[in-house]
Amino acid sequence: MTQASARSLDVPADATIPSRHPKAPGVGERIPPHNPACRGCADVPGGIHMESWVDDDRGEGGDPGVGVAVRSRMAVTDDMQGGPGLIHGGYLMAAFDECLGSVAPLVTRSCVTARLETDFRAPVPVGTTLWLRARLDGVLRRKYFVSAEARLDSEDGPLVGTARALFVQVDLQHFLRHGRAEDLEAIGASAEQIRAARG
Ligand SMILES: CCCCCCCCCCCCCCCC(=O)SCCNC(=O)CCNC(=O)[C@H](O)C(C)(C)COP(=O)(O)OP(=O)(O)OC[C@H]1O[C@@H](n2cnc3c(N)ncnc32)[C@H](O)[C@@H]1OP(=O)(O)O
Repeated sequence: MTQASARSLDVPADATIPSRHPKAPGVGERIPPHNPACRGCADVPGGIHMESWVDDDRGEGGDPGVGVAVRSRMAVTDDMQGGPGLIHGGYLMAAFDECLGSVAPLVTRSCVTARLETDFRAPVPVGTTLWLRARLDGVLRRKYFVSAEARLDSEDGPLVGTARALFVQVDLQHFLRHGRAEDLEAIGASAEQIRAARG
């Protein structure tokens, strides 16, 4: 296998699609913030205030509830402006990252974005609402392949962007080792845990 194909976002032929974890929220339920300080999903100043729900992705002829998908909504506010009256592309990518990043935790423990590819299909005016939908396309070892689309003002509104991403499953040590200590302690990690993770 070449290096290029090993790191491709194409779903490998031997990938599987597991069901949602039994303790994950059910279809239609709101997905809670994964961190109270997250600028993606928590209600904090400077965030994009994304709201997400578990969606039903039955696939073609699939069993109800077996698929894993997320629906998200984000208001496109003045402070997201790039071009005059238009969203900055980085905010659209942040929206995709947040929506796509909510998919794998419905199946497994924490995952982080390893690769994210975005196609900007049409300009997004400020003052509108973005509706996103992401689904799990396949899992291979620690790799979660996901894809998403973004539509304007309603779930079946004009398509303004599409994205594919790879999320890699990590354990708590990832955060304990790399996160700022005061933020880890704010969510309950002890100084001893943080020291131990850092050797
Ligand atoms: C008390 C504590 C509480 C904590 C509570 C946590 C709460 C839960 C928070 C969740 C938060 C989410 C928030 C939203 C999503 C973000 O925004 S996450 C932030 C942005 N992302 C990052 O910071 C990730 C930075 N990168 C890394 O840490 C590491 O590169 C990674 C991604 C973990 C991979 O490193 P690694 O674990 O050493 O894995 P590695 O063996 O290199 O790769 C594994 C596989 O993935 C493939 N791969 C790796 N990188 C790539 C790539 N870029 N392209 C293609 N393939 C790749 C490898 O080829 C390999 O494939 P196989 O050999 O299995 O075929």
